[in-house]
Amino acid sequence: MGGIAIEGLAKTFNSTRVLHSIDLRIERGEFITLLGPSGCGKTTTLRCVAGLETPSAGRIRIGEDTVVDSELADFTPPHRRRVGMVFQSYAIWPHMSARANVEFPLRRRKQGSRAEQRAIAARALESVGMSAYAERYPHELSGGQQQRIALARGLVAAGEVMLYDEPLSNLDAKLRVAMRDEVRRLHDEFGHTSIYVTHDQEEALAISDRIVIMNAGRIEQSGTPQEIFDAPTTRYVADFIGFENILTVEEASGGIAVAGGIRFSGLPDARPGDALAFRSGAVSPGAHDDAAATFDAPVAREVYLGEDVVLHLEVAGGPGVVARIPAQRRAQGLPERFHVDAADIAVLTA
Ligand SMILES: Nc1ncnc2c1ncn2[C@@H]1O[C@H](COP(=O)(O)OP(=O)(O)OP(=O)(O)O)[C@@H](O)[C@H]1O
Repeated sequence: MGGIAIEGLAKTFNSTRVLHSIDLRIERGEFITLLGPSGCGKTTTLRCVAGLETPSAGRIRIGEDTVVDSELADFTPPHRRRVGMVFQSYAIWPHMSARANVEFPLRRRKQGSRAEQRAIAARALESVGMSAYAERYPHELSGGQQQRIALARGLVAAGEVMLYDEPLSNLDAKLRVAMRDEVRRLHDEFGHTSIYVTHDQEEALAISDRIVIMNAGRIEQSGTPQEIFDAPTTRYVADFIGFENILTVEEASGGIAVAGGIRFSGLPDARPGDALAFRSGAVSPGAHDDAAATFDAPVAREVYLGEDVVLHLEVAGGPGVVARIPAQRRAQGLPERFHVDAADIAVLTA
């Protein structure tokens, strides 16, 4: 079977429910990301898989093994689950060399001979480009290098499963991008099944096979990065993933919908109470014959962002619309008319 199965996972801290019956299946070899704002329960879910937290209800299977089943009071301790875990805070031992840190999970498990442990650790250090630093202690390493050591230690601890809890949050922007590519490369190279926690949507889009968006202890939507980015199904996801325009449908019939004071056509699925969501970049200057909506709107405020300019448009009978147009286009004068194509609109059911 392989992979990870989470069934009916619930967790209560001091009578506050932070996870409500999470069901999630992660295929063998899949890289999934739990994405959501602070406090939505991502870390708690991950810690339940790792065995660092005991669920209040539910069952978790890793590969063929049921590692926790609250009904049967079954609980496999963390070091027996054969998962590698990488934390935001690195969590490597300050009194051990890089090599000793990486060997630690093998020694603790008494896995293999000393020579075998050395060979496995050496391979992991090489995979993360840290062979030359093996004898150094954590205080002699930069933050990025320490995180590579933590990554190498995770790799040797992992049977098949790697768990990442915001592992790149302490690194500067450039290093984050380089390291996230590396995390994904290692996942593919080692053939792991990975769960990655972040609140950074770009990181989630870049690294994942599938993104699971969480909201207040529940799964709100799950899909490929492209599905999540292009086709959110709820207001919460649309808002979180950066759809600046979310307009409530006031009237709808025969494919025509009125939302935010604008008349849209070609939207047969829209019903009153639904919302139409589109990104600021989907609002283009000028009219277009095939557009779902063309409207005139004065600019109330503009924000210069270098390549683009963000325009806040006033629309009578609605909350307004945010447009993002190239700065070059703006330089030709403020547009007065705008359009949105149907292909760029997600209809969010009420
Ligand atoms: N040990 C604990 N005792 C009490 N409450 C806790 C404990 N751990 C987590 N919580 C609460 O559970 C909720 C979910 O926390 P969790 O850390 O899973 O969220 P998260 O989505 O990972 O957030 P973040 O991105 O900030 O880490 C929060 O409201 C948090 O305060």
